[in-house]
Amino acid sequence: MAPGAPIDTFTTNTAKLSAPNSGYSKCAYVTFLAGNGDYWKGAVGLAKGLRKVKSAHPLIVAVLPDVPEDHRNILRAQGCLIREIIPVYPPENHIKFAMAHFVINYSKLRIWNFEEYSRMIYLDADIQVYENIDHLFELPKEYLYAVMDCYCEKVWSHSLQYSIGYCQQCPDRVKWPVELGNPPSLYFNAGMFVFEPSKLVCDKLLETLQHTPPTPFAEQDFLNMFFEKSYKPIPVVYNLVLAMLWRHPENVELEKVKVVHYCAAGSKPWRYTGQETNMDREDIKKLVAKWWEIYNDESLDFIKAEDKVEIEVEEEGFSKTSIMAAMQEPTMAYIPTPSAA
Ligand SMILES: O=c1ccn([C@@H]2O[C@H](COP(=O)(O)OP(=O)(O)O[C@H]3O[C@H](CO)[C@H](O)[C@H](O)[C@H]3O)[C@@H](O)[C@H]2O)c(=O)[nH]1
Ligand SMILES: O[C@H]1[C@H](O)[C@@H](O)[C@H](O)[C@@H](O)[C@H]1O
Repeated sequence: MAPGAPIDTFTTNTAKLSAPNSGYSKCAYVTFLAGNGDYWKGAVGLAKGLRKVKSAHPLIVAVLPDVPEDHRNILRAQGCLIREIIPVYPPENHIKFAMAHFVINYSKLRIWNFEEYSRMIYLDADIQVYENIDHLFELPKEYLYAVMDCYCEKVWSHSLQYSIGYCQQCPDRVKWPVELGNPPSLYFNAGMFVFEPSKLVCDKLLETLQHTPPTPFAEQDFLNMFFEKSYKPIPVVYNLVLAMLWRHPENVELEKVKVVHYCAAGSKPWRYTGQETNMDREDIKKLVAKWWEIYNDESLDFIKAEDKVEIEVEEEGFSKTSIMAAMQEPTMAYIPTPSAA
């Protein structure tokens, strides 16, 4: 099968995806929050978005110790369940190596410990859910499900894929050169994935990390290596990485998209200025406005305005998390992406 081709039953046909599979007694969404910056706004938006689409499951926020109490309270007031996690410090060579702002994301690995849930859907705080995706909890067991990434943006310039113009989203445009052997394994964006918590797997992840070569996309590269054999792609509608809009418009039907990932540079709605590359596009402006509509909709608040005790939040903007600040700055250039990338 061509590397970019959809895998077996996973089509954009929701009816197929929602075929009851059972066995998952307790499901939840989970996001990750670090530092005293402004990502809490994304988590608030996400909590309200999930409420708008009437999800039947709670949103757990896995927070690092450096998330201030006032941010936690805002999230509690939005109905989120706060779970503090211990930071994951990767080996020192990773800290020097991964893109600096991604190092903190290794801590995400701790969500595999949340064994009180039989199945979870992880969503980055810069993701918004525009249609109910609860049916993903029913996907067949024992796989990790996520959406395939795109290699066309400059952040991928360290990779062989980028340098030859190959992308798994359109594997026929520039074919993988035969002399390089098999094309790379399918690679997912780790901003959204469906998984089964297991302490055993968590321990294995943390242990494996200790002897895994460092890579630029931190835990995303690592998870791709770890789950290489059990990864199943799901349609792009479940995690639209915005660059898909200008890199692979033929693969996107925007009106069908259920989950938008505001990960392109300059696209975080709460920081959006429209000035960065590609950010003045009409589709982007609409998606940013759509996010704000939910964020500002008081009817979606868990605790309604009249019952609210005023919570003061100091505007600190985007700041390095204090945990990251304690880590060493990267000192060397990127190495090639892992074999799975
Ligand atoms: O200071 C921070 C940085 C990150 N985050 C959390 O970590 C998530 C991921 O960070 P980014 O949004 O900066 O990452 P991107 O979406 O740009 O990058 C992608 O690559 C990353 C590699 O580390 C992760 O895999 C991430 O999930 C994936 O979407 C955020 O959404 C947020 O939930 C914070 O809370 N505070
Ligand atoms: O996997 C990466 C990562 O998520 C980056 O943050 C994003 O900007 C890229 O588009 C994506 O390919």
